[in-house]
Amino acid sequence: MNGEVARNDREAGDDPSTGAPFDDGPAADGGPDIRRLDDWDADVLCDLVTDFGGPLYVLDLDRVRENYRRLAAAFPDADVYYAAKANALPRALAALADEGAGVECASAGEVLRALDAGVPAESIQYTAVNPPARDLDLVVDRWREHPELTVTVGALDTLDRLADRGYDGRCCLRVTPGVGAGHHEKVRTGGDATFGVPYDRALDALDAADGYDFDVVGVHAHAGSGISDAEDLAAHRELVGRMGDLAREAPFDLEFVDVGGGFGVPYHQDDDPLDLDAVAAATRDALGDVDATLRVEPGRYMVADAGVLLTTVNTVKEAPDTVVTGVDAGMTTLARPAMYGAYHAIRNCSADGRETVAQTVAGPICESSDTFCTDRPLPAPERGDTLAVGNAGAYGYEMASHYNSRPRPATVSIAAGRATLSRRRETLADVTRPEVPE
Ligand SMILES: Cc1ncc(COP(=O)(O)O)c(C=O)c1O
Ligand SMILES: N[C@@H](CCCC[NH3+])C(=O)O
Repeated sequence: MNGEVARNDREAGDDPSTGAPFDDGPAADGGPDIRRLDDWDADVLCDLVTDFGGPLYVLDLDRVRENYRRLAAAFPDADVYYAAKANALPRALAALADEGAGVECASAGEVLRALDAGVPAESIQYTAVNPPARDLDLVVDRWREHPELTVTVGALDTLDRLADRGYDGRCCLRVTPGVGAGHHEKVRTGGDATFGVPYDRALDALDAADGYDFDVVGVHAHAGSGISDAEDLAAHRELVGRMGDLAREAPFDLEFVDVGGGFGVPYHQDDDPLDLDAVAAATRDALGDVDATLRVEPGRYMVADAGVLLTTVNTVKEAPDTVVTGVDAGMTTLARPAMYGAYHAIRNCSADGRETVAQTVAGPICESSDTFCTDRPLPAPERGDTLAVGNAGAYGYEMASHYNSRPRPATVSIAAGRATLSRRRETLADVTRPEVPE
């Protein structure tokens, strides 16, 4: 069960024959507010699939840098921590660290990856949500080497479990702010008791943390992911206001007040980008006069529009009310449409001037939710066409799975006009490797 390597796959280190869709390097001022799917060079995207095989994730590291620069300029006195869960590709973590970002990690695995990518320990914050024992063991182990690490704790149990392991390092308290925001109910964490200590018990929890001899350095809350409309922004403001109040009432000085991430990006081609300056001004205003550094931890904003997913049409089928366009990527490659009904722009990079037909783009997974769109007008498909799926840089590869015994795709990263294989395509041997033979 091994050796299933796509015909054109290259090995790490091979030089691609194609150039990159963008080759100017990152704009010093952060460049345009949004990169749309139409801005990518269709011919180069087709060439990338020819060179590296498909499905293929492409991540433009120069654009990641631009997104950081724009965001950091909007929040000049804040610390910006990148939420690695959006895309933990080592080259992305290294590029962001090089720009000056810290990294917010959701697991011990992400902490290790951040350290391996050269992120300084003092710029790493581990947010422990019901942390498995193995995670705490690993993080405490690394903390002994790197005492500058910070652990964010969302339950008194976690304090206890850290203390049991001899941890007395930097600690931040996660609070459930009681307000949620985001693009889907499944990603609105702020109102959900799972993710922190209830707001009205936060002062007691700060005392408790202090009693353990931890170095309590901050408070943290996160409303949810995909803040984009007025309602979300109102929730964000409310959260920030509550966190400001908490910091002012805290029984001791805090180094920082972390108000989470969640800044949205437009997924529809004609949606407006977030007015980052307005969000930053509202954040400052709601926080008020607090003698602690503001911290934000965006994931999606940094990487979403820096990435596309490329997939190849393998089946074109006339159905009674639609055309089914079968492709080689599916919900195991990009889960967001199946999981949240999320909209992603799709472009046929091979079709020049073809008529438009309503079509359902569907993957190879045996689930009726395995569609990227339904009845969407797109150029008439032909077998072998390359389709690009936009905004795939955030929560794309990270949420990919092996369901239906599907190996995960390769990732090509782009920097300064050069496309490089950053993660090889998995083979079936990678899928079956952990299995124990009879
Ligand atoms: C604690 C925490 N911080 C940061 C983020 C990043 O969110 P986003 O990628 O929407 O900016 C998340 C995800 O929702 C999160 O749970
Ligand atoms: N996975 C979600 C974002 C959730 C972030 C984690 N709290 C998405 O794709 O939109």
